[in-house]
Amino acid sequence: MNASICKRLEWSRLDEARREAVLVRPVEARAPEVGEAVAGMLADIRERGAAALREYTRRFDGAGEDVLADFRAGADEFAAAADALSPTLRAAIDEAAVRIELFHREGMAQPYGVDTADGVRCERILRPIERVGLYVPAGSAPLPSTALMLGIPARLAGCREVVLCTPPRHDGSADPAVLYAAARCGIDTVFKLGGVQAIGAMAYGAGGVPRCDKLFGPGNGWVTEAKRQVSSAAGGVGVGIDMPAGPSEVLVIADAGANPAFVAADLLSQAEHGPDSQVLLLSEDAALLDAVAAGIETQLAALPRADIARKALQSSLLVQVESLDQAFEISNRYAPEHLILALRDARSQLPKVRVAGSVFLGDWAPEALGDYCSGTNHVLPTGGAARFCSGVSVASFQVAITVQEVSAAGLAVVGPCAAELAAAEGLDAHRRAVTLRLEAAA
Ligand SMILES: NC(=O)c1ccc[n+]([C@@H]2O[C@H](COP(=O)([O-])OP(=O)(O)OC[C@H]3O[C@@H](n4cnc5c(N)ncnc54)[C@H](O)[C@@H]3O)[C@@H](O)[C@H]2O)c1
Ligand SMILES: N[C@H](CO)Cc1c[nH]c[nH+]1
Ligand SMILES: [Zn+2]
Repeated sequence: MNASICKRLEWSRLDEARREAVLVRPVEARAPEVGEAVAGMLADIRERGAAALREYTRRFDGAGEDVLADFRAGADEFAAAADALSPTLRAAIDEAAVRIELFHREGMAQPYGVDTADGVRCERILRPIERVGLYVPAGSAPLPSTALMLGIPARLAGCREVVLCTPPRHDGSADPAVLYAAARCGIDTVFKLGGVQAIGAMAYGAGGVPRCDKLFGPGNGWVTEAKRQVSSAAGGVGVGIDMPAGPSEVLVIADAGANPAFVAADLLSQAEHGPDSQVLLLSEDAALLDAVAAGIETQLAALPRADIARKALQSSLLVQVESLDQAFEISNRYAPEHLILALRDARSQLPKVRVAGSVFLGDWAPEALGDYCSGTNHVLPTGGAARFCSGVSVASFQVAITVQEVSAAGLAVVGPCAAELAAAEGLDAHRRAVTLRLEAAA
């Protein structure tokens, strides 16, 4: 293969420091400079509101006030968007929506309750988050599928107000497929704002965008950093966020029987997202690694986004491992957003997966299916966040509230336990809140 594209490594030859270094995401390298720029922009949006949003929209999205008088997409723009799409694209969006809804509805959490003692009823009930803000990327490629991945669970959760932001095109319009997908989810509040502008507007309330309780959605390094910063506002709780869902990643574990063209296509499908994407292939089989490297070269030649993919491939890896167990060790350590098991009996290996955003079993489950229409959610943790975060689900749009109902008889059973613990903690008001009632009930 052309050595200038993916790096080729043998894991057993790397010392620990080198192993650590090769698994670093490309986006991490630029983190300090992006962090500083984002902080400045957010402060500016907070201070100057719509004027700052306008300035950044002109600078980063190329849409000035001459073409974007109002950030909000009007009813006429929604209507024109639906007309602008081919019937086959409308049908594909509708079809994907049905399967995404089916999967997400099936996984909805249920409220529950249990008597933890006679007369002590404990429950956990669910409520939708009131006002949620969805971000749908459109920097280099508008992603109507993301509108479905966020809009459908938001609607199933019953969120009262759903606001969606997406970058405008140069002519000041929103991507028609994004508008159609939003409308398909019952969303009519769409603002043509991208990047840090969108996140700042939804977090603080600016430019007519209402201040939201929780922000959702993927994006490039600027979007992800902006979400991180608004969620950790000094001196307050800031705004909630779903997770770090940054530049796309895929890790493939393939055996000698895997189809090299399929594997190359899967790696390229994530590399083409953006220059900060990262793709990894792990295999015991040197011949497979060679064949995939060659397949990448061949397929790249036919890709319209080859330049973007090439940049991502520069920080991507083809790794020869000593065993399948070693491949799973590396994968669990890397915590990939997507994990493809291109193995002969992939299902039997699933127990070895401890960490991943979404797993694709066998040769016939390309990652692109999860992106669009298998039914699972494509908004997934990146950058290793799969160690502690899950992809978007209906639960992401809900809060759980616990409830307890206690009778006098119930208090008599559990009250002495509370009084003892309160005394041990030296919190006498706590103890008395219990003992006063025990005495009154006696
Ligand atoms: N993890 C996931 O679940 C998931 C899902 C889908 C997409 N993605 C990722 O989303 C990303 C989409 O990226 P995109 O760029 O195409 O669209 P985007 O909408 O995320 O970003 C575009 C915005 O970036 C801002 N921007 C660009 N350059 C900037 C700069 N120098 N300074 C400040 N702001 C700047 C602009 O405001 C622009 O509107 C890709 O990285 C893709 O891999 C991730
Ligand atoms: N692969 C992306 C998540 O990392 C999602 C996506 C949307 N459209 C195409 N792909
Ligand atoms: Zn994708």
